[in-house]
Amino acid sequence: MGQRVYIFDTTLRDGEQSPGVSLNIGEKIQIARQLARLGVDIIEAGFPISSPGDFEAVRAVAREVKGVTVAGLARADFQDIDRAWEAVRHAEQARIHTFIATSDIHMQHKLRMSREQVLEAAVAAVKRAKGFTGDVEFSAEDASRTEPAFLFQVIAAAIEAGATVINIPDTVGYAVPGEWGSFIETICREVPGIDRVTVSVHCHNDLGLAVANSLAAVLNGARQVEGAINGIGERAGNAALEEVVMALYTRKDRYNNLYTGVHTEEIYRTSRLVSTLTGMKVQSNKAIVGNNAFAHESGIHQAGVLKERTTYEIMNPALVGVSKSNLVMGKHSGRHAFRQRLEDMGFALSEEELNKSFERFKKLADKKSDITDDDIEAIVEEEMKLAPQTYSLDYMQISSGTAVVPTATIGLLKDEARLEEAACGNGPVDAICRAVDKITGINCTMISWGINAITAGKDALGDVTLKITTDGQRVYTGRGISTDVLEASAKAYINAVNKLIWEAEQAKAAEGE
Ligand SMILES: CC(=O)SCCNC(=O)CCNC(=O)[C@H](O)C(C)(C)COP(=O)(O)OP(=O)(O)OC[C@H]1O[C@@H](n2cnc3c(N)ncnc32)[C@H](O)[C@@H]1OP(=O)(O)O
Ligand SMILES: CC(C)C(=O)C(=O)O
Ligand SMILES: [Mg+2]
Repeated sequence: MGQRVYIFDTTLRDGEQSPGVSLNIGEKIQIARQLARLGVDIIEAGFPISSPGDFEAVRAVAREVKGVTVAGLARADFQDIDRAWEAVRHAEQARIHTFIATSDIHMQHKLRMSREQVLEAAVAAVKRAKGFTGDVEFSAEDASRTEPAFLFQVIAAAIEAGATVINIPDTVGYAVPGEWGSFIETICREVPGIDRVTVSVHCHNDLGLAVANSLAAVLNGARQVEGAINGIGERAGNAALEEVVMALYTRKDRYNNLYTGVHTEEIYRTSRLVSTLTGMKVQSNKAIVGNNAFAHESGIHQAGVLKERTTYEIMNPALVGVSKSNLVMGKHSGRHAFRQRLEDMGFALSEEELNKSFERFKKLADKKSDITDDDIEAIVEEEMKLAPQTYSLDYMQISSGTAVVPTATIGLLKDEARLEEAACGNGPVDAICRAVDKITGINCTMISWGINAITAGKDALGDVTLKITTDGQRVYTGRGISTDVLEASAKAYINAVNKLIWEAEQAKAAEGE
């Protein structure tokens, strides 16, 4: 069995530093509860000195969220540290996380402090925090750009002053994996007292390397990884914790059987919650939690996954809380996936029907990027001739505008006879439906109406899908396609009515048998 890597979640602190994100107390508690369910070891709930609201939020998380260490951030400043302690003191396990920058750039330009002053401030801060709690984390901000000898000196002094966790941040995401790994290895080997503390890393993603750097660090002795759900955080963000956790899990062979306490099945739910409450969308191709992370659109991949999931999936989606792989029907899909989707939808097609439907599906997919089950249903129904077209649209004339009552005159064909009616309505679509109802003698209620553009541009093909009912129980879906939205609506309505008539006839025939 390998060793444990502790997961320090800073979604509520560094994650909240993402431009445009501000979480209120209730939202922080909601996320913190889910993080505890996820099984992270430490929740950095905020930066208590930063505002009264954040102080209250950290305090509320510390009081209410159990089974996890709650940390508050503080500069190397007594007021900050005292405030952080006030906020976290009621936690089951409270940590003060204090930091100061150690790189020449930061010391000279930002802090305007000498090395001696920084060293002194770091030691004083750790001692102050240690007076409140045994669990003190010290971070040397901008460690990756710090002169190593000075960094080692500050770390050793912080340990001597009582720090229990030493965090080495790549604050500006400057490090690259090989270099970062050996930097951490040197720290773990050379700094006096380092074997008495937990070594942590906190990597930023400015070069897209935050996760790779975090993993390089754990291979070289780090035993705490800091990061945020969905990789949110300052600028390009922090290491995405779900990626770190799943990399350690999936490639334990490469990571010396290191393990975390995370309940991976809670990952997806946590990601959704964070995305919803922060308003930061997760990109579709994001590893582990993106919409496409377990989706397959190309036929060769779909056929492979249908035969054996592991052909194209290195993780079982259920492991991260995604119910199952998603075979997306589109231009690149093949017959295997098409057949499977039809079976899932309850259709049993002959080989010939399947081939014909597949051809039509491919033609539609060339025009439409997002093929829905409604599209597939429409194709199959037409191919299988499930519902004969009792009525079809012959012509329509609509009068509509801001100052006239919408009126529709409709001509339908039934057994070569032309049937005509006119009706007024609340809008032109309503007028069309009423005119059709007059002809068919069936009064339908429209439950929903929606339109998708199949093609782009002003002359886009509109694809109307609507649902009707007569008894509030049985619902019939109709589809119609036209460059004219009203014509597409009329066709869709007539299509749904034809299905209703067909089903009634079938029922009657069954009764007579
Ligand atoms: C790498 C990181 O993510 S660090 C965390 C960054 N997060 C944040 O800054 C979010 C919360 N911050 C805030 O709300 C505010 O910046 C506050 C309340 C902390 C401070 O606000 P202000 O007092 O108005 O100071 P301001 O933010 O303008 O400047 C920061 C000051 O802290 C000093 N400082 C920065 N880091 C440290 C540190 N670790 N220890 C001591 N002093 C520090 C700066 O030198 C500067 O001091 P100066 O006023 O003497 O120039
Ligand atoms: C406060 C520290 C750990 C930080 O966020 C950073 O250096 O990026
Ligand atoms: Mg940071």
